[in-house]
Amino acid sequence: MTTYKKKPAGGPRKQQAAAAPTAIKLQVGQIAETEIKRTGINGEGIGYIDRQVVFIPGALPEEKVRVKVTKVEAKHAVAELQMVVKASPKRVEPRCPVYAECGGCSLQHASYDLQLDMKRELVRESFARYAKLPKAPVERTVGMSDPWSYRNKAQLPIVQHKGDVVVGLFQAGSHNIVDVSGCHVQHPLTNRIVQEVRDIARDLGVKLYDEKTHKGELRTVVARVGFETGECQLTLVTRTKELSHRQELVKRMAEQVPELTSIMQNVNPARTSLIFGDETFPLWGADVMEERLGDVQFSLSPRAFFQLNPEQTTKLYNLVADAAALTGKEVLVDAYCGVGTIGLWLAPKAREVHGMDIVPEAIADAKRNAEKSGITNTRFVVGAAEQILVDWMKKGLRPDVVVVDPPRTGLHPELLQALLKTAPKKIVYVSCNPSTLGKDCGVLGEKYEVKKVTPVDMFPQTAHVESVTELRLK
Ligand SMILES: C[S@@+](CC[C@H](N)C(=O)[O-])C[C@H]1O[C@@H](n2cnc3c(N)ncnc32)[C@H](O)[C@@H]1O
Repeated sequence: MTTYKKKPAGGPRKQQAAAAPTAIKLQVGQIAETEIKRTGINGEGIGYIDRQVVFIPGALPEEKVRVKVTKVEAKHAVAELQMVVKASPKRVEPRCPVYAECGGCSLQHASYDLQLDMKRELVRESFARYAKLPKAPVERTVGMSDPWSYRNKAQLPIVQHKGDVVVGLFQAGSHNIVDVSGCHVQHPLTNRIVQEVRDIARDLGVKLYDEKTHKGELRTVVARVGFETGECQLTLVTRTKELSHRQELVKRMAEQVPELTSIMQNVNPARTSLIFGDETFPLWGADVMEERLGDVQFSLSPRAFFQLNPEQTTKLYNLVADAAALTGKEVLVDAYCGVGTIGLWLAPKAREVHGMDIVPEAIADAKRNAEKSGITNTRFVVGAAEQILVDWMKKGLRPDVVVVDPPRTGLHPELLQALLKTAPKKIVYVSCNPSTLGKDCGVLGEKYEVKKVTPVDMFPQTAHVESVTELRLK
């Protein structure tokens, strides 16, 4: 028997809770044993107690567990894992010493092959439930050979805590800070930069920001590493433009971490949980960090969006390219294009690429990235996909292939209708949320056949599931 305590999640986020056949009779505090039947969208185990659906963070499929009910909702309950009575042979010891407290990862207790299977199963279930396609061709999840140290960016608050300087995260609903400066999913260099800033700030007595009083200066440390170029950028986010010991801090950082190529300061004077403010200026080295994905070049300013797992991003985009199967003659749309990465990846194989994103900075970056990489057959426009693409189509644009990569909420109903009306030969759907993917494919099923679905593990050790779906006009 194994005892195991993982902080219960606040409850399932847009869960696929099967409707309970009768009213919930469970009580908060109730202790029960159950077998885990499947996995919830946040990586929890799902069991049944008195025929009620119960989400249990930390429990794995096929395990028998003893739990304590912590929350009872209309159609489901949430329970805390108290003891694993019969453990899955795929249960492993979490690598991270602060796994239970941190909450950043939720699957470290599952072996990596089980994590990949669980993610495939989540995608399968979504297609069965929402698209009514129980036999959707869902491939094996594309994983990493080494599913650790994959994140190229760390952004962490730096705070005074119990008389010391700590870089970490506040545990949800408590004043405990969890030191995550040695995080196992971060690239070691981002960890080293963060630790050096902490040590030097401690040594120099830099004034640290205090959320409660809204006083102090240095608030967040952002470290980003270029996996391809080896360049490194440190951004010090401060409340005030002034930063005590700035010169010495910058000098020591440049000496201690010779890999650094850029040190920037961003000023965020607001009482907000957003990381960055509007003003950014250089302190040392270059203003931007250079990075490459394949042949595409990116100059990244501190606020620029860039995929966090470069190794898997390349695999993801290659899957999109395979699904699009371009010959050089196609008109391609990259909807929800961000900084244009997918469109730029595919541009050499298409006649023209039209992309749009709602964030103006992303579109400015997309245009700059195209220019830097010498790509001339793309146009990127600021605006909502459901307006711009619908408008383009009304004006006669007839794309051969439409790539969509929406946020978790999925495709806007108007966009879905416009796609059905214009009927491009192919739609490639990149999704970070299997539930909305399943629902949208259910709507598109009126005219499209799901040819292939490939889950890609962009965030190992977490329950996050990304996937590429090829839809072909029937
Ligand atoms: C999952 S990201 C995809 C980014 C990009 N394809 C990539 O691979 O880096 C979703 C993008 O959709 C954008 N977005 C959100 N709502 C939008 C909307 N209604 N219309 C267009 N873009 C939107 C966000 O700004 C974000 O860049």
